[in-house]
Amino acid sequence: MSSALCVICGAPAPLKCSACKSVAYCAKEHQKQHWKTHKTACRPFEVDTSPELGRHLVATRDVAADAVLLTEAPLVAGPRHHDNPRGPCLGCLQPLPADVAADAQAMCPGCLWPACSADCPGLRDALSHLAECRVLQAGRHVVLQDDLRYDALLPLRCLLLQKTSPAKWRTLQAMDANMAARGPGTLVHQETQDRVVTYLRENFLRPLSVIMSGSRATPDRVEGLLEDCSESTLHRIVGVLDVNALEISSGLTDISALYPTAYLMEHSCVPNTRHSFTRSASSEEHDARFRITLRSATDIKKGEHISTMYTHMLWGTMARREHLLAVKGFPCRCRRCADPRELGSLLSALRCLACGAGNLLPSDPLDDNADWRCDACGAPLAAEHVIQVVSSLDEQVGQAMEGAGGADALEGTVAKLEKLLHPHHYHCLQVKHSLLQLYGGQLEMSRLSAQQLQRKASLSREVLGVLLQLDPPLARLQLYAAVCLLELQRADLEALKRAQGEAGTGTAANTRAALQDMRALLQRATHALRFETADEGARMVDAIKTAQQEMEVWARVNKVA
Ligand SMILES: C[S@@+](CC[C@H](N)C(=O)[O-])C[C@H]1O[C@@H](n2cnc3c(N)ncnc32)[C@H](O)[C@@H]1O
Repeated sequence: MSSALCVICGAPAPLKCSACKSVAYCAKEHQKQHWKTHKTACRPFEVDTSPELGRHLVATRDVAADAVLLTEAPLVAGPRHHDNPRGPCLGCLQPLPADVAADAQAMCPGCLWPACSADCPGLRDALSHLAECRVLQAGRHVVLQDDLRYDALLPLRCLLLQKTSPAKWRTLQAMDANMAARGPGTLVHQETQDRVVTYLRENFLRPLSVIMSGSRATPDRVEGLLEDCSESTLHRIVGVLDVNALEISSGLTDISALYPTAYLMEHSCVPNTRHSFTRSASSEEHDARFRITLRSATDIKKGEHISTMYTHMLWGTMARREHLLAVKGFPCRCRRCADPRELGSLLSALRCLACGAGNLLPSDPLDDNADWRCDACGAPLAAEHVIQVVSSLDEQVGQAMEGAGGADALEGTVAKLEKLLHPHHYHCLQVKHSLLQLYGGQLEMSRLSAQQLQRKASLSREVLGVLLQLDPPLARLQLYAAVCLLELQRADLEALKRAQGEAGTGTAANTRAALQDMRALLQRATHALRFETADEGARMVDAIKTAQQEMEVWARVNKVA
């Protein structure tokens, strides 16, 4: 018999909410009575466990696309895992103003770390900066030495949950850290030791411990503040962050955060959810900052797993699986990883140099050592050789993208890549996505040759087509897709203007139809960004509005509206 108690009267409760299974009732009447309050908390999923996935989320009812599955505040948020010499402000986690000279930089009056302003309300927030400020004050020399390691601050904030919120600390401790792969002797252990553990313990925790307990001082605990700051606890915290933290791109700084429920989502390279975050600047209230809203990206049937993507959707299968194994500790076996053609996109395909006609694809994408084979002539190529080719081209792509060679140089890179790779290989797509913006961007639209204009349009269509194969609901690639849609509209409008300028070309009906097609492109771009809250998304929405206005003005002036 169930030992649950009725949430209304406390009597033994044989009934459970069938949707979330998280509340119990003695009888139907009490369930009905509770629905008014429960309906906002009732989530359409439950936590299940399996040997392969550990804990994961399963839908408890059918959910239509775009439904809100969950919204919650982070347990903890802070600067992301890399050195960031310019901030963010430790109060609000917003970028520091870029136009302020280093010696005029505002700072936190307590610890002297840079801040957007000495009055930033977040600096006085007990749940974020205030506790850490006390620790940072014990090591003011790091400010004098300009040794500000922002990437050690999120682990410190996690450590301080012991004091600031024991309940959150318990939730964090229940998270997986993949410690089996992070033991002494591993590279990640050494890096964590230098980057976080020694930095925090020697600069801050040891001096603070001396202040608090004098001769009995040890950096393993700080009297009255932190029970456990041992090396092993700090290593585990960094492991928890690597495995579970979500990345938030917020303006110019990148932030990571841990969420109490969202972290339970499993990974899939074809995820069925999307998420967005409240913009940090929009609220001073701690709980409203960086709230996550998780939505269904597709219809989800009762019993289906709820998934997100832990890695980059525009990486090929080998690169995604390598990253997932190294950082998250599992070999992905999702339907995209198992498909040699990656959902028809051919994102990892090489050209077959033996027959010159086919594509080289992995014979078993779930086995890193399996040969690759041509889909036309069957010729094999060792996986090792594929890795060599792809990583040497990776370097060339990096150099080409950083170089200032402009469109001609990038066209040269594409031509070289396409000798060895399928035109939709992710290296080619990356360069093409830049190129389609260079035409009509750095290279002014009105100066493009007819051929360049056509190239802009065809690149936009080509890249968009692959994005939609990989991510039909645009759950992750919405910004990339919106760029393609916008640039296609801009190219089409320029072509239309040129055709109008040439006497006798095109009828009014054709022009109207072309304008309708362009409106549809911009509508699709706007729709793709409907849940975007990041600054990049907002800038893109503005660019789409500007393009829309320009088009409508042109249509009115030319009397074809
Ligand atoms: C963010 S946690 C998710 C919650 C975790 N399952 C737990 O019980 O704490 C990520 C970990 O879940 C497991 N996991 C997630 N997605 C997986 C997948 N597609 N295949 C295998 N393991 C997966 C891996 O152990 C991974 O390191």
